Amino acid sequence: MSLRHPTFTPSTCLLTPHRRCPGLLLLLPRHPLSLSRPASTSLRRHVSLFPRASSSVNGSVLKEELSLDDDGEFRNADKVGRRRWGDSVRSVLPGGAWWDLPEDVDVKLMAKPVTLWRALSRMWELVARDRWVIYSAFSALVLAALSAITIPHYLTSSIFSAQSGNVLVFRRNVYLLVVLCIVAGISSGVRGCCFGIANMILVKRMRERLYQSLLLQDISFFDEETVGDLTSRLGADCQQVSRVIGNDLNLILRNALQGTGALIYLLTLSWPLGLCTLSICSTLGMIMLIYGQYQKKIARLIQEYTASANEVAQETLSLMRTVRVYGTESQETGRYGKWLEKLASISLKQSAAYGFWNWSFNTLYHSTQVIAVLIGGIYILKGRITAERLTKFILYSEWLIYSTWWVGDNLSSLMQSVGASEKVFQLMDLRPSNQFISEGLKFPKLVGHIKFNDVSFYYPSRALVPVLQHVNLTVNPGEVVAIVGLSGSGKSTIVNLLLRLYEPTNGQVMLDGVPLKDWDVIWLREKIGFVGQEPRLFRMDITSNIRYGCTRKVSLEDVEWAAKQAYAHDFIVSLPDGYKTIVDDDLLSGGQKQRIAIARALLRDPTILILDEATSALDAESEHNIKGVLRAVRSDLTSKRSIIVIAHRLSTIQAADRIVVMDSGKIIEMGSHDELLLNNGLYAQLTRRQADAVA
Ligand SMILES: Nc1ncnc2c1ncn2[C@@H]1O[C@H](COP(=O)(O)OP(=O)(O)OP(=O)(O)O)[C@@H](O)[C@H]1O
Repeated sequence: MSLRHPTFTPSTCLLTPHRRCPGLLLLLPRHPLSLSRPASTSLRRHVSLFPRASSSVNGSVLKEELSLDDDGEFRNADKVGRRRWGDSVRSVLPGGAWWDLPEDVDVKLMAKPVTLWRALSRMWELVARDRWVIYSAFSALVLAALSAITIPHYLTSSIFSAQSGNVLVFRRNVYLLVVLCIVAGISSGVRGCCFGIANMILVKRMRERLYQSLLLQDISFFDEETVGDLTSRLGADCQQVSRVIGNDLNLILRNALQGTGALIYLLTLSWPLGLCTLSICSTLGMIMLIYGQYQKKIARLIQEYTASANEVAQETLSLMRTVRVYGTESQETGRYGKWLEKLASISLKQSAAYGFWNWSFNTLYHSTQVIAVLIGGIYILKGRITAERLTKFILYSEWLIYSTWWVGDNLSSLMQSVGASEKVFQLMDLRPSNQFISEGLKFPKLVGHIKFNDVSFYYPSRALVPVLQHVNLTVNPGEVVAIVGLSGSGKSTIVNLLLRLYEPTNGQVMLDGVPLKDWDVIWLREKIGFVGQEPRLFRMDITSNIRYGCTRKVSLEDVEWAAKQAYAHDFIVSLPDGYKTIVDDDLLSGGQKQRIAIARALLRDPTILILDEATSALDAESEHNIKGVLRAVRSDLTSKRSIIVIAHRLSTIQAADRIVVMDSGKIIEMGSHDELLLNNGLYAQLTRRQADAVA
């Protein structure tokens, strides 16, 4: 929108806050009808971006500004303009509206704030096992700080002893100076190294604990959290927190020690001068506390915005084919850019706050020098202090103020890290799923008798939508039961409950007469072979993919046997490296991935086999695979398996012992293929529809 557009007149325009930058006012057209009013040439002078005063939000200023006299000129334009500038200057001063941070950010799950002390004690828990590193680091820190703080004293003394011609004292001072420099150098090195190690330990443990905690959450947790957000916690946030020990604490403690040493020395040199410096440092300290709190809030926002940006990037990159086909690259760039803009705006405030902090420091730093020279000079003139003492004083007051600055600077960084740690600790503290806490039953053998007893269910993320309603179903050992029905009727949900990925809301799922939740879940899942609708492969070789999750000892021959049963052997041996070929989700066709997944399921020698057939274009191939597998499994007389097949191609499951027909979360028909055809219900309808489609 050009601001010089001829239709923008006082009567046709309205000043309104800029959408992304509330500190600015934009001139926008009023009601469309008003565009027909005569244009005022005088307005063009006023058409500009005005910084918005916080007091003008309620519109009072707007009304005043837009009241026109008979000639169409603004009556109060100058006055209002001045007030605007005054208000905008006030808004950017410390405490002004510009510094306000968004409270109603549209980011999920903002963590509860943790105190500095709490964050530090949580970090200590993580590194306590290797406390020797921390102790060594702190010992080296104390030694380095003490030796460094003593150096200016001997430096000054050496110069003044040389000036007074006292060779013995000069020699002793120089000798001590050399020793102190060596000690300070070595202990600084040891300190840096030990803090670095402690840092590494902290990040490693934090990532381990966080990862472990995430992996042990209920599946419903992953329905609500996004991968991009969680990986951001593991990556960027843990890295930010890692600065705490190696950088922030290290520098804060070193400078606090050196500052305290310098202050004591200053007070012994001249207490009035020492108190002056101390008051300046206290002012700096107060500013530092406010600045630190502000930085902590900013860090939390940056962390949330970064996670949200990651979420968008992760989603877009993983759906790149869809994005390319639908040509939504610029739309996706915009979606990502929205978060980058928020990040930029918050970083701008962060940098401005840093600027203010630096400005305060420099002003106060130079004030100490001026005060020291002024008062010290008067003292020298009065003969109450020597030039050597004043020189030492100036050197140590510099130390003190610099140390205060370093403490403040690192305290703000520490606060940022604490801000970043909140969500990390919150996720780390999540209780593992009950399935992993409780000890369940393990029998030497599972028979495979499955019973759904009046089971109703809704997904926790959609608590108001019933997905299964009063489902009663039995699968006998060695029986093949097929589940069919329209898309969304709840077929896969039945399997999800059998795998104990979710717990039924009502009713019970029983296995061999024992409620599913009483079994040891890991042991139970070992007995189930599952092939999902869209099998995913890990980036590893084919053998490892087939062996994935198999706890029994299997040889390469077993892997080949499973691959042959799953009709995968022929295509595997035709690959350049055969079973050693590295594959991942993108390197094989859908049907090939499905066959590898079937081999993976069969290799476990499962008592219960679940095949969830894909609904996509794989159908013809998928049908062929599943029919073949069913034939092979049934003719395998050595083991008796209960099999549940979810099929969309009804021809796949004609040979099943029983077919269960589902509609809107309920079982509406059950029987053999012929019985159901005679019944002339939904199954017969679906079969006819598919036959027509093929014809
Ligand atoms: N994780 C989930 N969170 C919330 N709702 C879900 C979830 N998974 C599935 N649903 C909903 O539950 C209902 C049943 O889904 P389900 O996957 O069991 O159907 P289906 O019969 O297997 O469908 P299809 O044949 O298309 O695979 C659907 O309305 C679906 O939107």
